[in-house]
Amino acid sequence: MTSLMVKQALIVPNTLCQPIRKILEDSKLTDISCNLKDFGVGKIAIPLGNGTSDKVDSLLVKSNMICNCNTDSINFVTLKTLPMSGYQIAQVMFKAKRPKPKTPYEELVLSLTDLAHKYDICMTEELQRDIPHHWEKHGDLVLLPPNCFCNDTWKKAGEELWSVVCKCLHCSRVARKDVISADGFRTPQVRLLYGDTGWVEHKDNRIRYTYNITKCMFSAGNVTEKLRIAKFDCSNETVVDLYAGIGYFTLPYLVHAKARHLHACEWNPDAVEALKKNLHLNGVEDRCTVHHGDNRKICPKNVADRVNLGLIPSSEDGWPVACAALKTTGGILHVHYNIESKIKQTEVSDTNNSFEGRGSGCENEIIRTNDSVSKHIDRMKVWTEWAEKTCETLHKLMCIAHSDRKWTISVLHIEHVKSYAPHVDHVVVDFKCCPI
Ligand SMILES: C[S@+](CC[C@H](N)C(=O)[O-])C[C@H]1O[C@@H](n2cnc3c(N)ncnc32)[C@H](O)[C@@H]1O
Repeated sequence: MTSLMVKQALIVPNTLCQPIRKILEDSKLTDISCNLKDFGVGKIAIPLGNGTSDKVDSLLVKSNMICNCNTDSINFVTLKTLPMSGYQIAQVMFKAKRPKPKTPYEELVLSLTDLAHKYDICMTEELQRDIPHHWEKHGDLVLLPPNCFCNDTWKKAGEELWSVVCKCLHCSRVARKDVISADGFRTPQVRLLYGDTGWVEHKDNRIRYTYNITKCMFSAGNVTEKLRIAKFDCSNETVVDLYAGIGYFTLPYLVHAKARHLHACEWNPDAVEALKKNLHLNGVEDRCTVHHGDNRKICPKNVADRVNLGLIPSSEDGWPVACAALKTTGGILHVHYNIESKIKQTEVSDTNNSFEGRGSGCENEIIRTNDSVSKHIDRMKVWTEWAEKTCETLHKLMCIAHSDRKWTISVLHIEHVKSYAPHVDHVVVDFKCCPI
């Protein structure tokens, strides 16, 4: 809301306004909370600080700014004429300057307060709480958190609400998040509030990803794992991605790790649509076969040197499928899992949490290679125990899937991706499956 206030002002001809204002401002004699007022007849009012008129008078004389203008035709209350310089001091109604917002949130609050004023909406505390403090930017689309702009009062402003939001947040589309649904597709439940399409594009480590934000999720938290994959050399390998989604891991395997061929399994039709677009956008579709359906039914067998199982909280349903997908010469399984540890997460940091392991059969010895790991030993012990136990399970599954051979399963590496929740870590364990 713009407030009005009555102030003492110096009346000057507009040809001299800028030099006089500069002289007064340099000596801190103006009131900077108000804008200048233009009377539209060649005269401008410069707001003055309280009790400054004597200083203004002597400063103007010192600066050779003597008045020779006439202000008779202007309708304001003249208080006095300055005795030495001859300028008039008058009482003028000024618009207070809008405070300069320091953050995008402040900008949003100020602009919405103006909007509320325009539509006769009372900006109550409740309404202020409905304004989001944070949001995600996806190109020209802003994704708001849940529970904002839910108050029906905003409806009075109609579509103008969203144009104000777009102007403040420098975007042209607005969507709002809800919780990720527990359905197998991990549907994000995002609602488009303003704009005509939910398709967005991300660039990540020189890979382009496009997807419909209202239908698929983008796992920004998996970035460490995507970077790790990008460093693999898979140029002589066939890879299976059991939970391909829009291609979070499929694309780094193809673009950076240069997989010779990749089989991507995905059952969500919206994710498959985005995956196909992404393969095309990155020019790798000729090295990828997309298998649309439940991986337990459609995943090819006996083809892979490496299988990626990127599903959390657990990819356990896919372990028998992954074992069957490996060639009879064996290979590597990258198993994602949310491991719960009973120790307090606040006592540990999340950096450099990867370490190498070695094992034979199901008796694995884990060797720590990173000094910082010693600080996190309790949590890592839990991950190691889980990995060792899983070796036994995978051993059984490999013996079922490839019954003509005997197998050893060992832990090659444990990678901490992120803390998922208090006491829960998303880790990736690399298991090597070798025929004896
Ligand atoms: C890629 S997202 C997970 C990405 C990331 N690892 C995360 O957890 O945030 C998992 C994908 O697997 C798909 N999916 C889950 N179970 C599946 C199954 N049995 N067969 C095929 N796709 C499946 C989901 O539709 C989803 O797109």
